[in-house]
Amino acid sequence: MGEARGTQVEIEVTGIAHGGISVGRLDGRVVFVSDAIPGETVVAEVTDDSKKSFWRADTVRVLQASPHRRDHVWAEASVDRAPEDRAGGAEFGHIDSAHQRELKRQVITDSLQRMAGIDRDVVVEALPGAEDGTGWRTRVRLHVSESGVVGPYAARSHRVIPVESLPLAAAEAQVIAPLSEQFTGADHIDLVVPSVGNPFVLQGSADRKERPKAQRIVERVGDREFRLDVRGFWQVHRDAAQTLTTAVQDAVDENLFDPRAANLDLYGGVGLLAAAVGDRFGNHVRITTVESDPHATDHAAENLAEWVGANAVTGRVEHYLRGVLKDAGAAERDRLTRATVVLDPPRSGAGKQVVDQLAELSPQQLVYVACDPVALSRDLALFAGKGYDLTGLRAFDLFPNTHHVEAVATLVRR
Ligand SMILES: C[S@@+](CC[C@H](N)C(=O)[O-])C[C@H]1O[C@@H](n2cnc3c(N)ncnc32)[C@H](O)[C@@H]1O
Repeated sequence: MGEARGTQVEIEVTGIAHGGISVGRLDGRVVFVSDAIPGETVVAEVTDDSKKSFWRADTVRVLQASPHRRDHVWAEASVDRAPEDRAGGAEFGHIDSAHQRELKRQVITDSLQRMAGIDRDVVVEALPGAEDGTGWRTRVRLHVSESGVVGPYAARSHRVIPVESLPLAAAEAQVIAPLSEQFTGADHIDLVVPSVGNPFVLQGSADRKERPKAQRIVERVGDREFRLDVRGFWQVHRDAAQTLTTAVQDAVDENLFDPRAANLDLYGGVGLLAAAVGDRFGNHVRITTVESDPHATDHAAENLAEWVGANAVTGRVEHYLRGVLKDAGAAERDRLTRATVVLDPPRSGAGKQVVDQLAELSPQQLVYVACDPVALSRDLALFAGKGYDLTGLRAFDLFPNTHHVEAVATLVRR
């Protein structure tokens, strides 16, 4: 180990791994190759040979191209550049859009199989918008180098890459992006394009004590408006909020839904998915949305204010559930066993503690919105062990030209 780093190897890549990296083998060893496509033969430069069982490498030349290869949608991320100068965040941009979705399908079905023993196929559905998957990001974070240059990080590094374009960004963000300006004192720049009103350029500081001023924006989803802080969480693709609203509404089995049960929207943000449930079943629905960010919960309370049965709680989900398990009386426990629980955790998933707590509460059905298929598969395996079957699964290409994919799973108590 240690001698191969920096050398170039010829390799045939045969599969796709979680994280959007292609996989090949060299002398029996697994090699994870960036910027390739399964089926291709490439010359790749070894970047990490510190492990015995696998290496990492970056494609530097394509010898035999996949029929799915296209010119990268972002010239500044193209394989024509030196790997360290390629802009990060568009690692599938050299693959035609339909094949990106096919690779994401493979990652989902493979992780369900390997981690949860579930054999289930899924279609990764495209969202409205440009066929080449550009122009969708309503939130963009750029970084500022020590010398004040603004740009994205390079793939797998914290090196700021100067760029002249941001093709994945919504057109409004492309117009306001300060790509040729110098910044001093800022650590990062956020571009925010709400669906209502003007876009924002926000400077961010690395100093956590410097709390930015709260600033309210409005996002519209169908006929509904959501208020939130300009720096608060909101779904990034311009059609994501609507897509997930409809997907969650469709994922709930109405025969198992009880409007008077103690329904939950966990990791609720500003109440988007609680509203989805309420808008499907009526404003007499009882639902509690739980979110750790107090600003988001304040907005959730306001966004759901017209709704008598809705309640917004600030707290970590695991703490909230612990409290419920400890304090709920028999009647409330009964309302929980009849409940529908929507959960939309961050990338790391709900995890064992929350799965155990939910299983103990024993709700009727769960709708799990997941942005990481591996974390989802791990949690589905845990839920299966607690008596929950996967009864529905859809997947959406919420992050075109990246390896990320969103899934919506329905789980029903046996
Ligand atoms: C993927 S977002 C989903 C938000 C919302 N469902 C939506 O679609 O707008 C996850 C949310 O969970 C919150 N969060 C992260 N960890 C949490 C935890 N342990 N307990 C409660 N909320 C958490 C984050 O602040 C974020 O708002």
